[in-house]
Amino acid sequence: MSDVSRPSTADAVPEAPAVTTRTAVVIPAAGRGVRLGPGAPKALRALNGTPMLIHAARAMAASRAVSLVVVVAPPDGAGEVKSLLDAHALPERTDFLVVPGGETRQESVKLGLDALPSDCGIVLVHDAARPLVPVDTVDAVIEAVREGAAAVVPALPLADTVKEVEPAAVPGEPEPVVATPERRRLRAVQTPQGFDRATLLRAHETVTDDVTDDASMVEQLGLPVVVVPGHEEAFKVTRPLDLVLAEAVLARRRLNDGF
Ligand SMILES: Nc1ccn([C@@H]2O[C@H](COP(=O)(O)OP(=O)(O)OP(=O)(O)O)[C@@H](O)[C@H]2O)c(=O)n1
Ligand SMILES: C[C@](O)(CO)[C@H](O)COP(=O)(O)O
Repeated sequence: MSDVSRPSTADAVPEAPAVTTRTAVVIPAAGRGVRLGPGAPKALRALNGTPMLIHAARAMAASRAVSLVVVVAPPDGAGEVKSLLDAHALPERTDFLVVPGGETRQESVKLGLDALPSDCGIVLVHDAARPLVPVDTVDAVIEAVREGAAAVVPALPLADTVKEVEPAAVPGEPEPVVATPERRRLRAVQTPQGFDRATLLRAHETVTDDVTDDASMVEQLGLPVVVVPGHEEAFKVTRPLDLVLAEAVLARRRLNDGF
């Protein structure tokens, strides 16, 4: 007897077109965390009992669009990072790789990019030091790249007035102010930063200056970079007070989630 509820070949629902471009995230996690003070490498330090880089990897894997996470581990810590990721499961849809990092953030990101399979057409770069970025921010960055932007950064307006100074030759000496940029035109930039893969690879192959983020390398190629709204909870854990804030955010989330 035939199963009448099964659609015939003629009226079968067409399959969704095969997705040929996967989205991968490179998580540079190889820094020491000097500004955080003595202790383990920053990405391995715990926030409410869970290593920071696990929070960051979960934040990326929370996006259904992300199918691969490449963690760039402290140079001598790749084995430990792999064990941590094995022990703290990511969703089944998300693969992960671990590679050892380099001397600078830029080198670490490049080592992560070198490990990407060729079918990843969209690449995000996300600091392990920004463990609490909400999934809506991750999705907004991916969406903007899918819609055609070559480089996308999440960012927030500034609360402080910013001065450009002539840096003191001797630390602690008063520094002359050179200029006060118009604050309403300034943004504090976060991660994940999202890229069309070919653009990001070209930037990393071409730009040799020291830079503090990946988007500025794309700017140096003369290509446009666009901003989408960032989020207060995507702050970077840099100094000891940031650990207190991060644990407070996690405590608030637990309360809101009702456990
Ligand atoms: N050689 C490096 C240096 C930094 N990072 C990563 O880049 C991100 C942003 O860097 P930052 O917050 O400055 O981390 P650290 O370099 O560890 O901090 P510090 O400058 O205080 O030592 C972090 O996730 C960090 O692990 C990296 O992968 N490889
Ligand atoms: C990439 C970044 O998080 C954007 O704000 C930031 O520039 C990293 O700076 P760091 O000094 O390497 O933490």
